[in-house]
Amino acid sequence: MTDAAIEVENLSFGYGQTPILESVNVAFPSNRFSVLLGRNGSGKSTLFNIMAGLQKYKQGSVRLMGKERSKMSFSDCARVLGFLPQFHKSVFPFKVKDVVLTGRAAFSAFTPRKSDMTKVGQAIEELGISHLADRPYTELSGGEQQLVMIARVLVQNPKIILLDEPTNHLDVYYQTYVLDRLKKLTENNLTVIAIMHDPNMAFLYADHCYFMKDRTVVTPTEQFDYHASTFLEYVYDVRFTTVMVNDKLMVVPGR
Ligand SMILES: Nc1ncnc2c1ncn2[C@@H]1O[C@H](COP(=O)(O)OP(=O)(O)OP(=O)(O)O)[C@@H](O)[C@H]1O
Repeated sequence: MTDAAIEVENLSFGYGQTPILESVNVAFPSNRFSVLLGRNGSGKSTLFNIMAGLQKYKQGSVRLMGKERSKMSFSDCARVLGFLPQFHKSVFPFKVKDVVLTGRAAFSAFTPRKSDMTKVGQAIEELGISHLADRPYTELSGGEQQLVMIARVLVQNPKIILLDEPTNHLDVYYQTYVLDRLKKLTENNLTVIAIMHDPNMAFLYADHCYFMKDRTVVTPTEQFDYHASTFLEYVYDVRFTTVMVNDKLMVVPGR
């Protein structure tokens, strides 16, 4: 029995003739908070879209909780995995609780049941946004909207959630708030995998960090961990200085 929630093996993928992923091998551990980092355009969203079933793959294998993803039906996939894509703006002024309820759509067709409403209540409470339940979604701040969309993923009751840049556009308060909540979710048998851009925030909150470079996922060698400036310089093509802050190693980019 595997302890990886998602296992990717020898995955290669391209848009048309342009290769984007080449021989990607990575295993995201169950019930942990993992973060995927890397430069813009390095293929992070593409890998997430493939893992979430939005993009078909022909070469390699992607297993969700041990099952080959390409052989899973849409509803099987939705039972296992919830996905928050990078762009998810709604223009309709639906109430927050109704927006969250749409996350149950894969399970209850058109008529929501009482159990669906209970799930909605639990998810918005878990994310600390019960007070927003009757507000129109379009009137919320970016940070509040982000929490609503995470609640919408949670009501699917997935075992794994993929979040493409969940802290994008958030101020430091909401970044730490969202990351705290995501980390707590892993205590309830949930695997959380997020794309992030800030290495320091990732180091502070993630159990595991993975990096995309040269069309594949790279992890540091045993000689130096991922905080090491040489490894980050290789990933980002920028010089880094490492500093200790309250016993935590942080990195400062610079020329
Ligand atoms: N639908 C598409 N068709 C063609 N090329 C695409 C498509 N989507 C992405 N690409 C290209 O694939 C490469 C990887 O894009 P991707 O969005 O996966 O990178 P990323 O690491 O998530 O980037 P960012 O950090 O900027 O969000 C980029 O060069 C991008 O232009």
